[in-house]
Amino acid sequence: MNAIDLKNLNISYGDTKVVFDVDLDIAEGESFALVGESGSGKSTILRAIAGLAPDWTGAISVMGQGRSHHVDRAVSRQVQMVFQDPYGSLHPRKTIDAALSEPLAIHGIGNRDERVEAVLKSVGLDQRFRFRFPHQLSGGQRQRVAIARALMLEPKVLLLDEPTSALDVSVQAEILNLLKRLRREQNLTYLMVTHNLPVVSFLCDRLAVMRHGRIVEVADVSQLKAGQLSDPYSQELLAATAGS
Ligand SMILES: Nc1ncnc2c1ncn2[C@@H]1O[C@H](COP(=O)(O)OP(=O)(O)OP(=O)(O)O)[C@@H](O)[C@H]1O
Repeated sequence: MNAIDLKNLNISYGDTKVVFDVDLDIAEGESFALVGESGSGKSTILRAIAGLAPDWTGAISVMGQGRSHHVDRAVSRQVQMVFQDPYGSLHPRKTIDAALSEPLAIHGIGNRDERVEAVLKSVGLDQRFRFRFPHQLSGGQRQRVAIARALMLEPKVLLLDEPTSALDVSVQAEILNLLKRLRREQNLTYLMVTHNLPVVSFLCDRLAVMRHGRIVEVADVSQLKAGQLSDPYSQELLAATAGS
């Protein structure tokens, strides 16, 4: 079974179509990157899978279940999204405990104390952070909380939208190592958006290069590491990274 199956996916915002005819299969346990220029539709694909971009046609399946156009609790338990800016994605007046407990309350799941304690441990945060507020944490600690929140419902798939690009370089490495460990320990599937090709090499098995709302190439990370992407636009991206 594939963790994510996209068939002939087209996505619009109102009258503006931004994603065209995307087909993608991501295997269970795989880590897959979407790369490409700003505005090419990468985040929009993640949002549609998460149920946050309602205006789409085609088919979206997560762990073999087709997503409907409505709030879909069965699918949202399987797939959770982590955003670039943990400050924006955490409510400023809610404690970490409240932020982590909320998904459990919404889905009517008990054992909240135990689950909150376990998830804090799994993302490497001391229990003393539990009753603090987001502004009392560093950027890296906040991103650990955002990842913890995404893990509360024990999803199979994480959608990661530039999960480290708002962080200091030294902290980026810590979060990347955390994501690598969590994937291994919990057999998670990742679909991640990034501008950073070294991040793809570190964390991903395959990548799709997007341009103007379309996938221009799907490649193995070994091809990326060897500098052997075939589409001319992919080669431009490689050259831009090599020069930076
Ligand atoms: N809420 C929205 N309403 C209208 N248009 C939007 C909305 N969000 C994104 N867009 C447009 O959709 C297109 C794709 O945006 P998207 O954020 O998916 O691109 P991206 O490849 O993720 O870019 P970036 O790397 O900058 O995040 C862009 O032209 C963007 O301006």
